[in-house]
Amino acid sequence: MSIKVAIQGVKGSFHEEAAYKYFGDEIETVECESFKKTCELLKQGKVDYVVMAIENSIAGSLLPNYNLLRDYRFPIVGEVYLHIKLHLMALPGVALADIKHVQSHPIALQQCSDYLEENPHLKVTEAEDTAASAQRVNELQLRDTAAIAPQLAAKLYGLEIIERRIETNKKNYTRFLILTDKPEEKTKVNKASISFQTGNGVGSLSTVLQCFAEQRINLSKIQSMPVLGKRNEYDFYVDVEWENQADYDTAIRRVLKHTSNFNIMGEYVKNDKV
Ligand SMILES: O=C(O)C(=O)C[C@]1(C(=O)O)C=C[C@@H](O)C=C1
Repeated sequence: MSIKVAIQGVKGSFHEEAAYKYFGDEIETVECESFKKTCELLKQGKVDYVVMAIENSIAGSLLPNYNLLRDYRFPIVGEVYLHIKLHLMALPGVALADIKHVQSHPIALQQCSDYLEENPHLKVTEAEDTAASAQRVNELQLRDTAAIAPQLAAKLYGLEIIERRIETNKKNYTRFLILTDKPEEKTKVNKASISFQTGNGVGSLSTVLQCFAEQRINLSKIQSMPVLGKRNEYDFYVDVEWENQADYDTAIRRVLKHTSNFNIMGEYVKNDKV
């Protein structure tokens, strides 16, 4: 039986591409209309893993997903990066001059802002995800509408690419997390995602970060989210990387003394190849 992986969006979306990149082609992807739905399916045991976008190099962090990580507390067992390449696609035989409307995911539209500004006659509509817009163009046989989506979506929904690589910044990357509720023991981990709170006092966060620096632990990301109902209090989410496991263990022991609600959300193998 193949591994089931919940993705936000429909087949052909970047989430599906990320799932294939991490697990290989032999998996079964399960389409979900929201990130919350992906977590619900994992909670109900209907899937084995969730693939969840957490940050894009242009649009920044997907903040609501930090709340899902906090609420569901599924261990993070891996990560995968994708180079986001966006194409304008339409039904076969449709020419650029025939197109009056463009649909895509809001983040993808934002990533193509220069192209859309250069083509002000194109009326823009937001869709649930990139691939869903390609699917709609096909299902409704829209001859005046193009989708902005990945190549995989063009193939799946029988569309032709009219303009390639229309994203404004070609260095466009999204990081995805891999979540499961049945983590396996990994022997050679070198990265962790951690959350904690500190008091609202002089130097309280810097004391924590100093514990990592002193042990030569590299901080690759830090994100704060307000603690619900508590003014000026924050949950801090940090990603750290290390070469020597003992350095990491020492740093964690020290950090524990200066934090509350400390949680190791996951320890995994760094995988930042694109
Ligand atoms: O629309 C898709 O294809 C998605 O997988 C969603 C999503 C996102 O959530 O940011 C994923 C990567 C890209 O940055 C744009 C959109």
